[in-house]
Amino acid sequence: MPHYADSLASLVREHKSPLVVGIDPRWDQLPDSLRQGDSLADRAEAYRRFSIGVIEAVAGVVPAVKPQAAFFEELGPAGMAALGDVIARARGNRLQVILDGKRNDIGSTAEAYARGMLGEASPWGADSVTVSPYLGDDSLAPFVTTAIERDAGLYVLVKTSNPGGALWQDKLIDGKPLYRHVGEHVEHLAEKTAGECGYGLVGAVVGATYPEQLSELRQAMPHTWFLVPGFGAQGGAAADVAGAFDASGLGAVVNSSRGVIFAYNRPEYAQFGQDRWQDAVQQAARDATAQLCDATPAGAL
Ligand SMILES: O=C(O)c1cc(=O)[nH]c(=O)n1[C@@H]1O[C@H](COP(=O)(O)O)[C@@H](O)[C@H]1O
Repeated sequence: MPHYADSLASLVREHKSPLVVGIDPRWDQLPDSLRQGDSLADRAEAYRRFSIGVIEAVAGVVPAVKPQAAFFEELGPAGMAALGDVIARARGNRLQVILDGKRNDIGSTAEAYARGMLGEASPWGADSVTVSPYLGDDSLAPFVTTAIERDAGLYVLVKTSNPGGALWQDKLIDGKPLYRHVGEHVEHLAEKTAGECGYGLVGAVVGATYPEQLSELRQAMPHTWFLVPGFGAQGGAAADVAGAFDASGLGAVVNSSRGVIFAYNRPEYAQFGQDRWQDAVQQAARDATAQLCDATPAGAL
């Protein structure tokens, strides 16, 4: 496989879009036409059809999608089967897949997570995964080893988008907030695994809801590709994520889930109606892309 960050950089350039569409299906917000029955199997089938509909709407428009495992796991085995189909369909449509599971555990168990989610024989086949750093460097090591073996990607939680994240992430340790310590470790791993584009296989999650810290981390972590959630439904605006990009418009992909996949429920896209929900999704992805491109240095993308 080509180096993860190099292929992400070339997809961002090709589509002129740093937008990641988050696939976070929620039963209550699905188009009525997909809500048939109510068993776990019915819901899983609806999530499968909805997610594939989203993929078909945004393929060729954005470089990547981020299925959120939580919504599929919630439905048990049928949900997991749907998640597998969604990942395969996304990859078949030349979309990079960030599998959002935020996993980790002690090193020996992390090895199983890393093999299962990212390894050569992974039944999921994602291009990258999200992981938590709080069990220490030995817990990240199996993911890093597996990512290097497969040229796959990792996004380590550094500064999350939620308000409660500050409780521990902003705690000062030796005069620096904890997220800066985590950021230094991630940057070290990123530098060691850098590809031709200058960015490493190991990336960082940094929320759009903390624009100052986002800019500060961009300066401090020059080899680290950022996954920036919190744009759209959580209140982050395009101006807030401007500091995430480097001078050539690379270095970050920005996620929007609800704001894009449920666009047909937003007043701005009411003209599409439920019947044309996929057109609303595509238009929302195009609009978010345009806003993000305006936030990159002039003419960069
Ligand atoms: O890792 C993530 O993607 C993530 C990290 C974070 O700090 N904040 C955050 O919102 N996320 C995820 O990004 C998505 C945001 O969804 P929306 O708020 O609907 O755009 C959800 O799947 C969250 O789980």
